[in-house]
Amino acid sequence: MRQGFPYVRPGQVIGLFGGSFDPPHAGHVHVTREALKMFGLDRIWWLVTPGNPLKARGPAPLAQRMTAARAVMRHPRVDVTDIETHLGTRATADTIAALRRMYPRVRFVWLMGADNLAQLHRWQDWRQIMETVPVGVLARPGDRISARMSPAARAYSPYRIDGEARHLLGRSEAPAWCFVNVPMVDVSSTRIRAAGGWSAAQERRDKTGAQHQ
Ligand SMILES: Nc1ncnc2c1ncn2[C@@H]1O[C@H](COP(=O)(O)OP(=O)(O)OP(=O)(O)O)[C@@H](O)[C@H]1O
Ligand SMILES: O=C(O)c1ccc[n+]([C@@H]2O[C@H](COP(=O)([O-])O)[C@@H](O)[C@H]2O)c1
Repeated sequence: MRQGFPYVRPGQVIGLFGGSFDPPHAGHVHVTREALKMFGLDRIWWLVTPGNPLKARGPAPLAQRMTAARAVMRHPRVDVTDIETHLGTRATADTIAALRRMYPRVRFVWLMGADNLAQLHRWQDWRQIMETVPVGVLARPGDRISARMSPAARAYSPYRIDGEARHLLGRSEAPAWCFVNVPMVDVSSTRIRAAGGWSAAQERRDKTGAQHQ
């Protein structure tokens, strides 16, 4: 396997959880654990992005975000990666296409919070994403209604999997998407940055480190 790419067995179902993680926080960890339980996934890869194509403000350096992400996300079935840097991709549609070429016998599922479903119609080739991989959406405070009413949700409403069948998502053929109302953790990177940013996040991790083990 190429350096920077996790080992994966043929037939496995991998959830892809892309993010800026600027900084990573308890909300990211929480939805990752919920997604592992809910969607019939074998593993989750965090994709720490070189930069969200829609965000004008550049994030903290990738190495800093990778180190912090590895510190908060400790789980035997989760890999924290900078795959997009190795692939040379930024747009999610390009990343997914490249991974499917690299791993033809692996199933990928795109994971995101409700705020990103609300914005999905602004992403490059967003319909291609919906047409190629199942998509798991996790509730986020304040974004449940806008996500459900969003252009992407409406366009793909016939392909929505009922919450009770969520464990089938990983083995479903696209288009297929599922919104799950997980218990919500009201944290965001924006708020952490506003409250002192990275040093404050590190301090909080030092204090609560035990709960993430
Ligand atoms: N508290 C949360 N609950 C559910 N999903 C979340 C939460 N925080 C982040 N996410 C999801 O995690 C992924 C990565 O998010 P990101 O790294 O942008 O964090 P963020 O807190 O949204 O950051 P920012 O405030 O800078 O936009 C996105 O799909 C986002 O929807
Ligand atoms: O492909 C796009 O056009 C696109 C637009 C906005 C966001 N994304 C991806 O969505 C993921 C979440 O981004 P963020 O900044 O909300 O953490 C991350 O993997 C981004 O690369 C992708």
